[in-house]
Amino acid sequence: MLSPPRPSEQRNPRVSAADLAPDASPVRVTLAGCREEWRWFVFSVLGATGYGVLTVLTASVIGGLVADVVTPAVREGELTGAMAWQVAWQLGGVVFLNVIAVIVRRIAAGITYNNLIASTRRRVTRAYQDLPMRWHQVHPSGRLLSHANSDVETIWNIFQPLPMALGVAIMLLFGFVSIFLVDVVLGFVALVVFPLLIVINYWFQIVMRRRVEASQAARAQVSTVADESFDGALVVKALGRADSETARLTRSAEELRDANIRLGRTEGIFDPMTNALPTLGSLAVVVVGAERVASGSITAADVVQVAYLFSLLAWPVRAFGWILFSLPQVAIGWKRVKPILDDAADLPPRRREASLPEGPLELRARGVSFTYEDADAPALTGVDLEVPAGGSLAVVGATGSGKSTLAQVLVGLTPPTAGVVEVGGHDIGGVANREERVALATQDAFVFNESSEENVALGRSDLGRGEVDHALDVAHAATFVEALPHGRDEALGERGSRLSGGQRQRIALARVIAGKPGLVVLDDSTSAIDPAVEGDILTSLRSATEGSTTVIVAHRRSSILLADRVVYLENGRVAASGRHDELMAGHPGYAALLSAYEVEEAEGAAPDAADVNDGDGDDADASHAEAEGGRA
Ligand SMILES: Nc1ncnc2c1ncn2[C@@H]1O[C@H](COP(=O)(O)OP(=O)(O)OP(=O)(O)O)[C@@H](O)[C@H]1O
Repeated sequence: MLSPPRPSEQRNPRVSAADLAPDASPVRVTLAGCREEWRWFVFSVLGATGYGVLTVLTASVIGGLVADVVTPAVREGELTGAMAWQVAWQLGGVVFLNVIAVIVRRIAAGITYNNLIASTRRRVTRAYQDLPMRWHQVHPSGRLLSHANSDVETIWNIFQPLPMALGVAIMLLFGFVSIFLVDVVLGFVALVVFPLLIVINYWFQIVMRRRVEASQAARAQVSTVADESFDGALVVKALGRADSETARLTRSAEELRDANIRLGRTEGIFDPMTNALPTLGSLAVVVVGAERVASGSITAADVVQVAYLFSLLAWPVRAFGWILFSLPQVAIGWKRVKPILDDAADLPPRRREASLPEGPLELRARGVSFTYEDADAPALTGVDLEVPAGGSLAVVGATGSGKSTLAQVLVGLTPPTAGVVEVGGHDIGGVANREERVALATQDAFVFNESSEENVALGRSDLGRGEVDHALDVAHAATFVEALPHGRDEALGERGSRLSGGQRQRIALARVIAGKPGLVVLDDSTSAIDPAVEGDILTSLRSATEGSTTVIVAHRRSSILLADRVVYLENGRVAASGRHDELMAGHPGYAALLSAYEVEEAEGAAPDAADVNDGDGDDADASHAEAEGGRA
């Protein structure tokens, strides 16, 4: 259950919070945070200690100055320059040092807090990268966003008041010692008041834990619904579903509001109680102190001094309140974030040792099956296929027949539940340079809000400008990119919103071309491109990528004809394979599907298996029934 450690963690396995279980106590998580950022944390505690000591010292200095300077000056009716200097340098010196201590505390605490957030966020986002598509398919992206943002911050928020609280703890200690030195009975009054405060804080911690948990869950829900809603804005608007979508968002926003109101109400009850307790303590000091003065045990000045110390301690007590408020949040944030790190750590160790060579790669799938989590029927069953190096294969099938699933399995993004995919003679799961040598382009071409150059290179520093430009040319993207006001340097908008669907697909194809992969899988990635241009791009793609092996998931006859061979899928099984003309002549289901595509292409919808019930009625009907069952 350990997360993959960073090199520094390997040297000292105790430094990381990642070893703790999701239900680890908040104190343990906090201590792990202290260890992880111990250098800056020590600085912040030194600053806080300085602040605590110097604040108490300020009181003594003021007392000393009143006795040594102010009282003689008042008595003699004159304040000499030397006296004024003494006040200035003593008081100014202590205040100056206190300011330095506060600056050190704040800066070091800020760095500790932000470093912890950054390292945990790095681990979470790394886990997102490592976790397979299967995992992502069952975790909504809005929720993942909320885990990486607010939940990570929730874990470490305690580090904002923590150094301060440690500093005031020292103040508190000094205060207690001073009170006991003045009078033991009044010291016992303090010993009753402050534990009482701790009991109330403990009760608060228990109540708050539930409230904070509910609020965090409601926040994550709002984030999930909002993310989905913004993503589907076009559909919502086009179908006039704005009202129902607003109602859905309103519902989760109201749940968040209610959860936060409950949270605020509890906090509202707690706050006056912590404020009132030290005041009640001061009252107790006055009452008990009056008795002690009457019995001659202490002087009135002693009572005033202790009452003053009680008021000094009132503020530190609030700082402990913040700490106790943050403690339940630590546990809640950790409980939400740690399972993600564990999911990534529980992945079987990658034995990615094989290295794929340059040039086209042979592709072979043997007995490949795949079943989605929670699905009743497998999406792929016993798929066998073979594409020689430099060859091409079209994958054809009705909606839901398993084409996209097969595409993801072939490129190694989704490990098969049975069988094996071999690329260049190696099991794709064991290939170290898979990302460089194998590429997938999908119908939903994702474009980042960066320049076209950056979108094509996608962080690959080995790609020169010339290679990027060439890829844009081959993908027929150069013309529209040049037409942008700042040409190739122009940002393409969020998710490529400044481009049409076909233009986005061309950028995505340029990305594939620039990488010169040995195996390219195109999952309907040219669907929005004009058929004539598509043919041109695919032909250029094969020569531009030095004849890489190509798998094309295609609907159009023109795209299918570009491939050497065709695999026809029905309900996740290979129903037929061979050359296009062989399948047209020998498999009525295939021929019917292609005609149905051509009829329906104008309407922009892919046909279902039922639509291709032509000449092979029983087979198609059975397929449809199975497909319906499989998708249930
Ligand atoms: N994330 C998922 N969870 C559960 N089942 C899924 C998931 N994705 C796809 N499926 C199911 O797996 C089967 C194959 O889906 P797949 O997307 O591979 O079909 P496809 O042939 O690519 O369809 P299309 O042509 O519509 O893109 C379908 O029955 C589908 O409902």
